[in-house]
Order: sequence, then C-alpha cells, then structure tokens
Amino acid sequence: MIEVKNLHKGFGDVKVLKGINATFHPGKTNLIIGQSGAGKTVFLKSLIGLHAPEEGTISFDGRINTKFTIEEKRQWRQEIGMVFQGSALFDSQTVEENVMFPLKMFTKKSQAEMLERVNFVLDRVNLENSNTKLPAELSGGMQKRVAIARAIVMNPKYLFCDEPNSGLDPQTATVIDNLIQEITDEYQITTVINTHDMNSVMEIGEKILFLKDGKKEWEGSSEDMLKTDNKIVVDFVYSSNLFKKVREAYLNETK
Ligand SMILES: Nc1ncnc2c1ncn2[C@@H]1O[C@H](COP(=O)(O)OP(=O)(O)OP(=O)(O)O)[C@@H](O)[C@H]1O
Repeated sequence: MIEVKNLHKGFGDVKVLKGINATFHPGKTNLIIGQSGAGKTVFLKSLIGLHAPEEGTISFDGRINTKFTIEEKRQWRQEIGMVFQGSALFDSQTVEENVMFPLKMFTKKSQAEMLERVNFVLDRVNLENSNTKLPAELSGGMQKRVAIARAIVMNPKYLFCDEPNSGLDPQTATVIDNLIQEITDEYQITTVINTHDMNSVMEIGEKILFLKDGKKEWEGSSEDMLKTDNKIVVDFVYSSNLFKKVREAYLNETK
C-alpha cells in the first residue's frame, strides 16, 4: 500500500502540489487524471522519488521514502517497476537484453536463471519468440509489452506507468490497459498510472484521482465517476459527445 499524506511540492515560488492525500492499495489500478499542468507528472515523479516532498510524506507499506537508509532505498528501488511514456527501451539492445537489464543490475542470478525469468515475463505479456529482436523491429504495442515485461521482471510491489497508451491505436491501447490490470491483479501490485486516456478511465479505473491545480479535486471508481455531479469532473471527463452519451445512458439505466 502507498500512502500519501499532505504532499506539497513546488519549484521556487511556483507551488505545484498543494497538500495531496491519497491511498493506493495492492491489486488495484489507480489512475491519475486532470488537465495539463494539474501536477500529474510532478505527483508521479514524487512517488518514484525523483522529487523530494517539501512537506508531507509518502510511505510504502509503512516505510517513509525520505527516511530510507541507503540499503533500504536500494531495496525499495528493486520493488518498483516503471513503464515510461514512449517505452524508453534501449534501442541497441535486443528484447531479451532490455528485459534482463534490471536483473543484471540488481541481482546475482546466473545467466540461466535470468533467462528463465525473462522468458517467463515475455510469455506473460504474450511476446514469446521475440527475444532476439531489436525495439525498432517491433510495433508500438509490442514495444509497450517489452516495457511492461521489463517493469515486472523484478516482481515489483509497486508499478508506475506514465501515459502507457500514448501513441497507440485504441484497440492496442485497450489490450495494454487490460494487460496492466491483469498483471496488477495477478501479482497484487499497487499500480499508479498517469493518463489522459478516458477509455482507460472507463475500462480500468478502479480508483481515479482527479487533480486540479495541484489539489485532489475528486476521487472514486469509474462507476462513481459516471454518477458524480462534480461539475469540474463532469466537464473534463465527459467533454466528448461520445462519453457524454455513455454517461447519460448509464444515468438513465440506473434511475
Ligand atoms: N522541474 C520543474 N521546474 C519548474 N516547474 C515545473 C517542473 N516540473 C513541473 N513544473 C511545473 O509544474 C506544473 C505541473 O506540471 P506537470 O508536468 O506535473 O503537469 P501535468 O498534469 O503532468 O501536465 P500534462 O498533462 O501536460 O503532462 C506545470 O506548471 C509545470 O510547468
């Protein structure tokens, strides 16, 4: 479980995060949404330790990240998986080498053990038989699968994804969303995803945090979101006619 308490973060005079409280549970996909500039990236970067809080705390199963010893920090780093926007694969390395990278970096496993684990996760993301390919030889969706495989190869407790669907067609985006949700549930990972994709919100939003001007404006499930009368959330999420209709249909059905 990740607990964020009264998180403040700014840069100079600019206050970006203004007292955010949030709890993220294992086995759940948590989505962070909000307008551009709301502070989603700063929030995600704070969670992964790239920004130190000015005030407040972030704890990982009771361990406050700013109080880690060097050894605890090293341990925690191994418990984190990350899927970056654009996949961030090493272009000159094969799929197998990309996925093996964290194992080489953090473990003392033998080559055979590493290969066994790499093949297991590649199989899990339905990418068997791609070990020797280079990222450039893969489609965007396949690259995302490699990024997910790399993110879970260390069996993380926490998974952070920054816009995992960006640049993907809607069908592939749904496949990637479902894959992340399945893996989250299967391995009881605490997953936090930054997204602009309202399909993701509807499909996999077990918990959604809506940020506005660095504050938590609203939180709830995708179903709560269909029912909410928070005008700011409604105007943002249901700005497209299609989603407006989905909401109206839901509200009529549940009257
Ligand atoms: N390193 C930094 N130094 C100064 N200001 C920053 C820094 N990082 C972010 N900001 C500011 O913090 C605010 C929030 O930025 P952030 O990137 O978190 O927004 P966002 O919600 O992720 O937006 P988008 O959806 O466009 O990615 C912006 O005004 C941005 O200019």
